[in-house]
Amino acid sequence: MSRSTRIERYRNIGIMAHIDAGKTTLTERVLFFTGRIHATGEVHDGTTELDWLPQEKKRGITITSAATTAFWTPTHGRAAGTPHRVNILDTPGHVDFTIEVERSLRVLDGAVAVFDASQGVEPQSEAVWRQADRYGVPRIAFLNKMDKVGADFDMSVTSIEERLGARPVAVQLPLGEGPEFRGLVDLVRMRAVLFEGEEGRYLDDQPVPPEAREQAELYRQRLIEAAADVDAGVLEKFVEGRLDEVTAEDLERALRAGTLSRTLVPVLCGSAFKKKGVQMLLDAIVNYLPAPSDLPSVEGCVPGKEERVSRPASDAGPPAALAFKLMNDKAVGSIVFLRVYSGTLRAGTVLLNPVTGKRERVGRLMFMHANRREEVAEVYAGDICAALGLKGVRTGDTLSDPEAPVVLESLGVMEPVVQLAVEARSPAELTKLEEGLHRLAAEDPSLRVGVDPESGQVLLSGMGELHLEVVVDRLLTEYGVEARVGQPKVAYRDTLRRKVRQEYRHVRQTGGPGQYAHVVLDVGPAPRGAGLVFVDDTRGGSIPKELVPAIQKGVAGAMDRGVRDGIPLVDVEVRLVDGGTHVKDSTPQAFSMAGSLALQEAVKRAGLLALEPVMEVEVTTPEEYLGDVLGDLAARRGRVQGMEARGPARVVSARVPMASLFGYVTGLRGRTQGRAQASMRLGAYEPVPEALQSLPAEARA
Ligand SMILES: Nc1nc2c(ncn2[C@@H]2O[C@H](COP(=O)(O)OP(=O)(O)OP(=O)(O)O)[C@@H](O)[C@H]2O)c(=O)[nH]1
Repeated sequence: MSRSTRIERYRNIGIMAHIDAGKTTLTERVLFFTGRIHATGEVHDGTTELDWLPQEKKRGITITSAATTAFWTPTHGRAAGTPHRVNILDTPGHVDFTIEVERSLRVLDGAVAVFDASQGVEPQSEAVWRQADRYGVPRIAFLNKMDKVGADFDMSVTSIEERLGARPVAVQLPLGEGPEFRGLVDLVRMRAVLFEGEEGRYLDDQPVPPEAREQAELYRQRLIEAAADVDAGVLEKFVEGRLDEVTAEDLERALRAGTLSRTLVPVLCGSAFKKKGVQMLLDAIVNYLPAPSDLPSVEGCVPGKEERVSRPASDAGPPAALAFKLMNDKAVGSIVFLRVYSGTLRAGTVLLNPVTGKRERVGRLMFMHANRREEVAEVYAGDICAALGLKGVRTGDTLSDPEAPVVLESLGVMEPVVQLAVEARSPAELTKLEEGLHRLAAEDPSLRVGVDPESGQVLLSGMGELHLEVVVDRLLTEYGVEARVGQPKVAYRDTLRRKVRQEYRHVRQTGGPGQYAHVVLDVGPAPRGAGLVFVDDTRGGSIPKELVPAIQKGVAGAMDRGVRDGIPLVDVEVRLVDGGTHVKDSTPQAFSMAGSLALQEAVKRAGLLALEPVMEVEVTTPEEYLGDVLGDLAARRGRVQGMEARGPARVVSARVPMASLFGYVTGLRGRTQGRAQASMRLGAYEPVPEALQSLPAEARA
């Protein structure tokens, strides 16, 4: 067997956008035009094909990212006439689901950034854009909703430049804006496309209408200038003033190179809703975004070694795939979405999960199309597929050849800021709860599950109120758990106020073998975000090196359990300065215990400093509500960091403690008739104000 589509003809792309920019509608249209679904569902009916979970239907927002395979044969450009395989990863727009965005960005090769052309760049699109920057994802921009009253192409292009610091290059120009939107000028070919009706029909290759010529010339000039910056051939013609000789092939070559190197962002426009401009966008996806083989080989570590290895995007090498998403399906059980980076994966083969050390047999392999699943025997480098039968795989794990193990870089660590307690109503329900949580946590690495040491209740921690709300909703509906659910609370942390020297001697003599460990630790605060900094400063072998890791383990365990109300202790520096051993009773267990108890003693003298998550909040509001928004932020201990005008709206950025943000987004919408919007993400953990420090956690808000 061999692959049906060459890897150069793959495009693994994501569609990223601010909530409501039209990502779901656009994805639907893309699937419609790629011939995979025949009737497009409207989002508000709750019938879209990509939104899978009942919660998503209920909320009308996209929470999980599904991978869908489609095919497109471009009409124009270097790839004209050649079928391409386009795998689409849907990404959510809500900041509480950052992990979903990150996991898609991790596995996709290029993205379409969708903007509402009447709004330009909105706060949340900025957040997603920065994430894509971090992952080095090449992008093209689609200005959607060109049919909407107030749609403004120029303003939107400028906002990409000003707010995102990117270099947008218009490759199209709209003919008419808002209700007048009737076609496009293709600036690469200097030909017009005229839309006919709202079913996606159009007249291609038309002369540029006289009234649009002047503006089209101006934009084409800018396009050539941008192309000259990245392509020597275009530069030569440009400096010699031979602009007429710049061909469509020249521009396309330059645009592709500029997109891949992330120096330019080609900008297209259209209306997903009215099915306008979608086919041209598909052409641009194929012509400008990279194939897996255009990108550097993926890198990973050899487990247990320092060594880094790369895995080229070829079918021949040892297989390596990343599990980027888990889903639970009533009919088939757990579905693991895989991005194959290298090699060929066959159904029935056994692979190693080097993260857990377990071997996993790949059951069935499938491609997910919009409306059906296609079972296959093999998948190849560059594929995005779904696998059944993988039992112990969690999101972010690698599957690799047991003979050539590799751990691909996983998803970034997400810090939870909110937690809530869940209590099963009966022992039978507890089993269901545990089972449900086990699955949900395997799916979602940003969800943490723990136990409150005092009450014994299950504690869930997550990225925000909405995140936990969705988790709880899924527990209750999907897993049918009957449970009492507490109010969401802030996930506090503790650190130390000052440095102290702590000596601790752990001695047990109880008949059998004794325990003896003696440690002297300097314990104090470490820089924010450092976690545990552990340094062995002993001289002259007072503690044998092989016992040092046990001390560190004891300290780390005590920090995780916390010393006050089960709140974890963070950012602590521990220097092991001295200690001693006993001839036969100095075991690692004894030293681990000494480390743990020494830390607990040290904390009593060093004093605790409570830390709280402080969020970066961005509020976009009409001018008339500005005073109200500012007053309200001040009442919530918010510190305004900046304010700017975006068209008629005002954008306020502020740092606000999570403790006073519960219900904020809903309240804001209510008070402003839905006209003001807010987005938030974790800024940093900062000390709780002194006046609140000594209060128990529940009383601080
Ligand atoms: N006028 C106009 N409205 C559109 C267009 N595309 C989408 N919409 C509407 O905008 C709203 C949001 O569209 P969605 O596709 O749900 O947006 P989304 O970005 O996927 O939103 P989430 O899934 O919630 O993140 C819906 O009411 C759509 O009907 C468009 O091209 N023109």
